[in-house]
Amino acid sequence: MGEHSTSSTVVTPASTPSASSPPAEFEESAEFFTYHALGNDYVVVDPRGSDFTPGPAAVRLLCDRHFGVGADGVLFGPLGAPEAGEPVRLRMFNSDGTECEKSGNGLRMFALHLAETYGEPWSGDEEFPLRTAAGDVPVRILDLASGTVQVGMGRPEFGATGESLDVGGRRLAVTSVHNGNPHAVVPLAEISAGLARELGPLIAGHTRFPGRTNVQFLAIVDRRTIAIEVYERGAGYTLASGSSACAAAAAAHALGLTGPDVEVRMPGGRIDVSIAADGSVSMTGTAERISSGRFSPVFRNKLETAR
Ligand SMILES: N[C@@H](CCC[C@H](N)C(=O)O)C(=O)O
Repeated sequence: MGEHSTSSTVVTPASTPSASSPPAEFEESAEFFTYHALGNDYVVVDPRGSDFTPGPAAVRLLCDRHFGVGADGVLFGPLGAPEAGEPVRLRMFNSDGTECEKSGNGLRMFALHLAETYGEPWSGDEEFPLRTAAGDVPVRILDLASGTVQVGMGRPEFGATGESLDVGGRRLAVTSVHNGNPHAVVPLAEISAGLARELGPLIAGHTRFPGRTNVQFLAIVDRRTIAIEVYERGAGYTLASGSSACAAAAAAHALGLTGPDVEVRMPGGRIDVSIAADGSVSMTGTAERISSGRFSPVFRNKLETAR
């Protein structure tokens, strides 16, 4: 799986994903779906079940854990014209309403959404592309029953390696990685959720990163295993992040701390990351549908008028 590439095995459906495959009755009337990938949760707003287009304020309301559905972000799709042979497009949003280029967990959840909602060809075991703001990303459902999906995350670009930053009274060595979205990887002897919550926002919003950044606190377990705690740009502390797992694995490998195949442990679960000889990264992990439903008329009106 190469960067922003599609391969000869890519499936692009000749017709609109059909509701004749496996959708259950309740799914046919669903306006939204909720998914999680290792505890990183998203609301899928599917325009084929709803004419609602989420703007930033509506995304914030949807993601609100007290006044909305509650999530780390929103996935909006399928968009585009798959019936005309184009890859399915999706837009991805953080819980603060900002749109992000790419979410690794989001891609696994969305691939599963296509397979579970529309069936073939999405539910088969062939690779297909998803079009994101960061380019086309190849995905493959390895096992539908367990929700196991492989994603080609491309060849990351490295910025400064081990750059010294003074943050929260500590001097940290930060390695910048871009794999569609920006990451700052901080290797440490010990990591914790508390540390990520405390230092994460200071690094994410540091003047060194004018466009803000996702932050990974990285501990090396052994040459085949790393652990990370994640503070996401636009979403805060999360239990897992796919693009973060890939960025941290790429940084650990580039720093000579691990081999090319690593298990990335996060509080929400594990992702397996492989780095090919040409530097391109692929990840494998699970995702799961939690629910599908309809907005109440009152809430729907709030979403439509959210400013
Ligand atoms: N949870 C995601 C990352 C989502 C995007 C990120 N917060 C950003 O703004 O770049 C993942 O699994 O990759």
